[in-house]
Amino acid sequence: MSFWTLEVPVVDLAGQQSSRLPDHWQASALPNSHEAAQTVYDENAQAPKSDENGELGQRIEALAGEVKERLEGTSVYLVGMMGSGKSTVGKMVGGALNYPFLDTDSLIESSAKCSIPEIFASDGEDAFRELETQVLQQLMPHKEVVVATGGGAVVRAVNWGYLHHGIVVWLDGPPELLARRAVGDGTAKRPMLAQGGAAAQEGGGEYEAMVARIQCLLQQRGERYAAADLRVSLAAGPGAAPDTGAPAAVVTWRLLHALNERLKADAAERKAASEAEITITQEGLPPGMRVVPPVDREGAAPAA
Ligand SMILES: Nc1ncnc2c1ncn2[C@@H]1O[C@H](COP(=O)(O)OP(=O)(O)OP(=O)(O)O)[C@@H](O)[C@H]1O
Ligand SMILES: O=C(O)C1=C[C@@H](O)[C@@H](O)[C@H](O)C1
Repeated sequence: MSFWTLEVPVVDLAGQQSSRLPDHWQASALPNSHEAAQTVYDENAQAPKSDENGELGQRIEALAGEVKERLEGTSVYLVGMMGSGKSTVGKMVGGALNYPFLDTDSLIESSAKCSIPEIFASDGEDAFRELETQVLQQLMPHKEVVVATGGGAVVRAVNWGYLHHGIVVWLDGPPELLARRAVGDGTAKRPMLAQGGAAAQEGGGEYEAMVARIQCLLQQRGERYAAADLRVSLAAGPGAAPDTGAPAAVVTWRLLHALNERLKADAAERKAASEAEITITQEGLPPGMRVVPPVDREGAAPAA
């Protein structure tokens, strides 16, 4: 439907608006943006498995301080299937970084003044995807925000141009876990899962039908999620049943840890690249090409 245009109510973030990101996070300079997302949860690392000692909050706070400094205001976008915890974990990450938390599904609903199932029912999935793209476009210039995106936001290529103005993190969990949560929450708010309910009514159990539906969506979207800059596992840990996941605070810690390691590695890579700068000389060029003196910041070529 072409009459939909959204005015996203994020004006209260005006103070954070910037047309400019740190140079090294300009979209074109983003490292590895098209490489497979990296697995960051190493079961042998010192990642906490629970908050048994009640220390996790302090560890998250300390880690968030480091991450925030390294981010230099760059926003964090969470992608992943429905039920992966983008809203739950996003709020915790936003709280830890002291970044406002935004949810594209909620922004669509408040701007369109109707619910997502209503948009799907009245105008169809394509109209919803168009609204999602508009919201992502309008969020793009905002720095210092944590954004939970809709589960299908990764599918449209155009959305990646917006997402990559921030760091994109994929919350990756097994279908069994996502299905367990979807069945627990009900599918009323998630039209893309409603077909699972239909299959259940035809004979199978609701949970089994949901696992199958989610597997099918993951098969279609897996590669798109893997285009994220980072992947954070939701797994509870070695030996745990696939329908159980790590507590939200643990996932928050993993995410911040992954971000920190990645930002450190990127900084080291940039440093090495700047130290290894090479100078092109006339001798190395084919006939017909010549070395032109660099232009200074004011646009004037320095005197020869
Ligand atoms: N780590 C967790 N441990 C236990 N329950 C969780 C965890 N993370 C999320 N949940 C629960 O799973 C359900 C889905 O979480 P949430 O709404 O945050 O996911 P989402 O990725 O934002 O989903 P959607 O895209 O469908 O809105 C909620 O009921 C939430 O309370
Ligand atoms: O996975 C999906 O396609 C969707 C996920 C939700 O977050 C909503 O964006 C909508 O229900 C579609």
